Amino acid sequence: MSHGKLLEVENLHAYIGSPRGVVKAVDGVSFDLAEGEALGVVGESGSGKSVMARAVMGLMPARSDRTGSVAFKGRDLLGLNKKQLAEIWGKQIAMVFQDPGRSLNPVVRVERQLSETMRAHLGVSKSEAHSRSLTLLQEVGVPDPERRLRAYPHELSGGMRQRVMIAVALACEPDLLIADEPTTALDVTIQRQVLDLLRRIQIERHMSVMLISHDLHVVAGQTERVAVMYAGRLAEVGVSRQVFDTPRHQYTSALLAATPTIEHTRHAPLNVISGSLPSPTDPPPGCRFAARCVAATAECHSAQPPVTGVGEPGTDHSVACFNPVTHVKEGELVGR
Ligand SMILES: Nc1ncnc2c1ncn2[C@@H]1O[C@H](COP(=O)(O)OP(=O)(O)OP(=O)(O)O)[C@@H](O)[C@H]1O
Repeated sequence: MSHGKLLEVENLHAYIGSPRGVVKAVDGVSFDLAEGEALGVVGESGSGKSVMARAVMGLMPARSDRTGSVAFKGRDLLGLNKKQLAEIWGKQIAMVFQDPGRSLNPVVRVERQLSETMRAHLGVSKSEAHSRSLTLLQEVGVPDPERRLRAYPHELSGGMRQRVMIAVALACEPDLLIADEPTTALDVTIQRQVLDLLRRIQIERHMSVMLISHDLHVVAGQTERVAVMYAGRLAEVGVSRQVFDTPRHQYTSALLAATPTIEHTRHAPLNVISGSLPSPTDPPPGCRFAARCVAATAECHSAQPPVTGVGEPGTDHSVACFNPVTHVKEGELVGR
C-alpha cells in the first residue's frame, strides 16, 4: 500500500469579484492528501469550503482569480487549460454535490447517465457498460438494480438518488472523490448510511476522499484527517480523532461545543458561537476568529497566527492560534 501524496495544495487563494467587492473566499490555504486517505473539511456556512474544493478542481466562477499551487500526482492543475482539465474531471477527480438535482440529468434514465460516463472515459462497449452499471449500483447499495437502471432520477427516493450520484462519480474509478455536503439534504438515518457507504468504498478501493461538511461530529468518524476552515483560512489540521478529542484551536473547540451530535440534531439545544463570520471582502488584519474568541488577546487582533505544529512530534496536528486550547490528560498538560 502506497502512502504517497495524491494532492498537495500550497498557499491557495481564490478571490471572486462581486458587486460588494472582491470576496476573499479562500485566502492562503495549504494542506495535502495522501493516496487512499479521507480528509474532512469542516467549517461554518460561508467559511470557503465549497470555493476551496472547486478551486482545487479548477471550477471557478467568472471574474475570479486563483493563485498558489495545486499539485495532483505531482502535476500542477492551476497551469492546465480547459481541455486538459476536462480529461482529469470525472476520470481522475470526481465530485459529488449536496443536491443530486444539480448533477443528475432529470430527463435521462439512470443507465444512460452511468454508461455514457463510462463509455466516454473508459472506452468500454455498451454491454460492458451495462454490466459495470449493475455492479456499481449493487456496490452503492441500490436494491433491484436492473429496475433502477431504467428509472428516471425523480422516480427514486432522495437516498437512492444520492447513491446513484455516487455511482456516477465512481463510474470512472477516480483516484480522488470530492464530496461536498453529500448528505445534507437527507434525513439523519439515511445520512449515516450514505456516509458509511462512502467510507466503505473509499477503504475498499483505496481511493482518496475529500469530505466537506459543516459538522465535525459527522466527519471525525469517517476520515483519517480533518481540516477546519474559518473565513477562508485553515484554523486547524490533524488526525481526526485528535482534533475531535483534543481540539487546539479556539474555533474548533467552539464549533464542537456548538454542534450537537447527529443523533441529537433535532432535540438538543444549540449552543451557538456568538457573532458572525467577518466580512469576506474586508477581513480583519489579525486572526479572523478574534472578534468571536473567548481567549483573544491584543496580538490576535493585530497579527495573523502562523500555522504551527502542536502536540507530539509526528502527530501531524497543526493549528493557527496564538492561544491554543490546552487539555489536561492523566495529570499532564498537553504542551504547545
Ligand atoms: N459565485 C460567487 N460569487 C461571489 N461570492 C461567492 C461566490 N461563491 C461563493 N461566494 C462567497 O465565498 C465565500 C465562501 O463561500 P463557500 O460557498 O465556499 O462557503 P462554504 O463554507 O462552502 O459554505 P456552505 O457550507 O454554505 O456551502 C462566501 O462569502 C460566499 O458568499
